[in-house]
Amino acid sequence: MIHVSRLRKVYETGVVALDGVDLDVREGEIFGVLGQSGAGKSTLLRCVNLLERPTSGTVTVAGQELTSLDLAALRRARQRIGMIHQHFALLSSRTVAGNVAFPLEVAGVPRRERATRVAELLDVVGLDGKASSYPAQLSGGQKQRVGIARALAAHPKVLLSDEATSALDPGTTQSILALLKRLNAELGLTILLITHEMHVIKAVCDSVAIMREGKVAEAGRVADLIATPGSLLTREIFPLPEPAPPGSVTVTFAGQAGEPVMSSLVRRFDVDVDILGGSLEDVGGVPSGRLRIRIDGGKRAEALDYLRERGLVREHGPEPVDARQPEPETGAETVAEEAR
Ligand SMILES: Nc1ncnc2c1ncn2[C@@H]1O[C@H](COP(=O)(O)OP(=O)(O)OP(=O)(O)O)[C@@H](O)[C@H]1O
Repeated sequence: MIHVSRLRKVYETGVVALDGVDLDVREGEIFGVLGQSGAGKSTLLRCVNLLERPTSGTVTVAGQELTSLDLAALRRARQRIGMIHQHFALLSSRTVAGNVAFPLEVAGVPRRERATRVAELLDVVGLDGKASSYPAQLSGGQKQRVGIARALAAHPKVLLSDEATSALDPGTTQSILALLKRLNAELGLTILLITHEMHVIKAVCDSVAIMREGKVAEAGRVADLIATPGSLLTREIFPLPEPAPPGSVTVTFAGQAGEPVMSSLVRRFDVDVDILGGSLEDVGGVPSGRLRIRIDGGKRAEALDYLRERGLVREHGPEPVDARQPEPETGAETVAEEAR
């Protein structure tokens, strides 16, 4: 639905905000762009609907290459791309209904049709009864609902979200994220959102790109990245002290919760399992996490093979020089194998 290729943006000041960004957002998914302040997230989002003109590279939305369109064609194409903002960007002199109707007026939709559509939209976002209120009379969450209704007015296929929940309290954030998820499911809306908050990615995103210094450092489906050893996403979602202590093993779970893996390990291989640290959470409804353990004694090598066979990806800290390890060469080979 959105294809960004080799996008570069160099501002007049000489700042390279985007340095060769490639991005593919599938139809109907919620795609999150995560990054710290200054990573280039806002620039990327504004380049996707060409509010910002990229220095080079291409942007294609719903099969139409926006970077090759003239201004009139671009305006038409933009009507199919909704956008919501961190600070809502509502017109304070207009009522809720007036704000939602605004893009329809610009598009020349007749008054009666506008009124019907506005009522529909306010119902969808849970704001019926607020049509005559002014933005100043609304809470932050209600203002963002108006922003969402306005963004959906022209039946867009794509919604861009610029830190839409950053100015909201945790409870309101959850309700807005739930609304976005519902719109995604019910309308098949493709959503590209930028955020610096990991919990937003965990709550709603199917895919993610992690940006650093104008580049995509890592991208993919959240479920796949969680199951990838050493992925940036896994390390950020499930932080553990780094570097891993010598001889430790880090086990990554993605959906295997409920299986008695650790007790099986102890019973079957007669090993001691010492838990050094861990982080377990619900990611997109899937219980996932990382557990750092030390395995000693018994059939340690077989125990490690067992974890591998169960699809529990693990990373090793350096093997200890340990009197309890009768075959240090074997341990060294294991580390080398893992490093490869
Ligand atoms: N209009 C502009 N003119 C010059 N430099 C800019 C402009 N907008 C952004 N930048 C610079 O481009 C880089 C990327 O900024 P951008 O706002 O895209 O990052 P961000 O990841 O969205 O950060 P934040 O979360 O703080 O908004 C920064 O170094 C910023 O100072």
